Amino acid sequence: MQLPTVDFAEFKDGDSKDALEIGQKLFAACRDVGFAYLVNTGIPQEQIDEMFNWSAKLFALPIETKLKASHPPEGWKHRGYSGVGREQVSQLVFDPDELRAIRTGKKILSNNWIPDEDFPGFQSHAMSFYNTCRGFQLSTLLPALALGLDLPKDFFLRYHEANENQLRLLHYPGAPTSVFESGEKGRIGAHTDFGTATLLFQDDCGGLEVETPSQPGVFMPVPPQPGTVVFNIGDFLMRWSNDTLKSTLHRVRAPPRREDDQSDGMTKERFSMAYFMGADKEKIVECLPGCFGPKKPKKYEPIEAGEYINMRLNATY
Ligand SMILES: O=C(O)CCC(=O)C(=O)O
Ligand SMILES: [Fe+2]
Repeated sequence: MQLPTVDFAEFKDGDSKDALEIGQKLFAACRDVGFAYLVNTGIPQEQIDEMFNWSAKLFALPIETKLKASHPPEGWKHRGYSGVGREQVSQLVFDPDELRAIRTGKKILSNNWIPDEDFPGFQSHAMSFYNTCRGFQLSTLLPALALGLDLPKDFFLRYHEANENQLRLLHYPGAPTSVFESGEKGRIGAHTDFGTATLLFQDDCGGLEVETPSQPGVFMPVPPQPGTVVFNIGDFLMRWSNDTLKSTLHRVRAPPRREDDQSDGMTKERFSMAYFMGADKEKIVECLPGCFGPKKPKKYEPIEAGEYINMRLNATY
């Protein structure tokens, strides 16, 4: 089985019959698999490639420099650099809190940036990539999802005004293949994402796997496909949709060995970048219209988005 592909080429301003069909296709993918390859998102490939280059430069910095942006110990302060699981993966997480601080008039939480003099240019490029992802989210993705659910195309926008999103840059170091085969090292264990939805950019390493909907416990490979962005639903949207849309388990393993393997028993490093979309903290969400009825009672109480996310963050980090 392969992930469905959703092509946004004809989505434009979201008012045509083509746009409605794209929305319906996205909806079907979210309902049946919870994951899709997106094509023609309008996110320029050069900008993606450039961000991967910045990410490679970031993780190649001396550890002392990276630790200038180190991740605070509290789970809810989900920002900055950290090595996880004895350096099986390291990451840098940030969000646009500078923008948010201006909007709300108070600074809630600060990003931990590596000082610009230690890594000139990174911050502005990272923010510009973040903003490109956000542009696609607001102009195309959320409207398409709304159309697919038979809702007005701006339905999700008023729940996603405050920039509660994060960009997570990930680096999985290379290592002898034997350490992966023996189980001594892994990459990322099976998990679901917990916000609204995620865009996942992966390099050409491979290793991403998604649980097959019809066969719990069986994972299918989601190999890198040039020109695509991987998309998935998070637990918050699953709950909001009364479990109509699926937040599917996924994980990263060492990629399968290829026939033409020239790697001398080494598994190469992997870079990926996840853009997590989150709803405005103070907004209360109730079961989406159309996702309940006499045969499908509401399973969940209304909840404030921030309360749900905090509960999840504190439980898992
Ligand atoms: O590295 C990957 O491709 C997976 C990352 C992921 O699933 C996550 O950050 O939630
Ligand atoms: Fe994930």
